[in-house]
Amino acid sequence: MSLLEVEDLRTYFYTEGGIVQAVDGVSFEVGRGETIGLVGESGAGKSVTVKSLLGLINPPGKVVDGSVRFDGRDLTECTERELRQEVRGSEISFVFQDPMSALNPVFTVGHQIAEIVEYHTDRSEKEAHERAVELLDDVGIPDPEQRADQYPHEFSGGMRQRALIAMALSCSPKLIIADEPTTALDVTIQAQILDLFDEIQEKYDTSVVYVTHDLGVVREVCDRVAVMYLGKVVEHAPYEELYRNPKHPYTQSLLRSVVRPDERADALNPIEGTMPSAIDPPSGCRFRTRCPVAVDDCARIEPPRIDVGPNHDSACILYKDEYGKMEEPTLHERGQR
Ligand SMILES: Nc1ncnc2c1ncn2[C@@H]1O[C@H](COP(=O)(O)OP(=O)(O)OP(=O)(O)O)[C@@H](O)[C@H]1O
Ligand code: NI
Repeated sequence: MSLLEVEDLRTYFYTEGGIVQAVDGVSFEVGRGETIGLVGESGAGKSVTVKSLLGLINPPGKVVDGSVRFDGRDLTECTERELRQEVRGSEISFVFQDPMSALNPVFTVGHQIAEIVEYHTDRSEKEAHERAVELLDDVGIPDPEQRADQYPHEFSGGMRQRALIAMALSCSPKLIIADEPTTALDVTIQAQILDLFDEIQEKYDTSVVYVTHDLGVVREVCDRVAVMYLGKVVEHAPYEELYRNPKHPYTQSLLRSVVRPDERADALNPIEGTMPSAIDPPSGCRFRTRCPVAVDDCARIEPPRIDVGPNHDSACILYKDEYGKMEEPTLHERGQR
């Protein structure tokens, strides 16, 4: 059984402008010790997905459907108190884009890590401090003993992100959710943090859900990737397979827009158009308004995720023969836009 099984998750925001279908039927699994990437453009619903897992959606937002099975329990059925005391920051920890907002400026970095260690284990204050130094060492912070006694503002951006990762590890979580943890960092530091995620995963055997808009980044860290578009998973595959053999037209466009070391910037081929609003998304396939190969049926049929290879599925009508059982659409089944 997988550590995390998300099934048909739906999270909507009930705004004055209408219902934002931010996450609309998302399913994925994360095995023990596995890293999976959630990838997609801005607004695809990546952050809302990971926040939904932990009950971090506030009004006017609401998880309206689906289940989140984590280590045998359904998190959507937990109370806020259970989530706070038994799940967040203990079984599952978060690493966000902006480490400054997660670190308290008035305490030393070592103190903040030691506090979490103390809370989650029966170590003494002194032992917790030693553990904090060890953790700082594990995440590649030089002179960890001296560094532990410094304040967050004395750390560089990259070091702060490392400290935050040490903090996330300090409770020995089964799962780390990282939402764009390297986006604010320059490219060299970004690469170092990605390497660090790789090391951590090996050393701690922690599962990771890694959120990013950058397919080049997931290449470094992820075993499997779920590509999201406008609230849905449009393609899912092991990374190598996705990279070599992308099936969904959206993934194909995304991959074309990845900067490769051998390419100059002017060779880039970004996806045309912008993502439509999640308030009144296109009928049928949500990508069809930007899809280079869309046909009439794409407006009528909401494509299911069709198996296109081992552990590889794609939600595109192109593969309906693989699906076999997909029913012929009737014209008035869905409104044509
Ligand atoms: N509090 C909110 N109220 C209304 N709509 C929201 C709210 N939070 C998110 N949304 C909407 O939900 C959709 C998904 O947003 P989300 O933040 O998950 O995107 P994302 O994939 O994480 O993008 P990014 O790469 O920019 O972080 C967007 O259309 C966004 O406008
Ligand atoms: Ni986001």
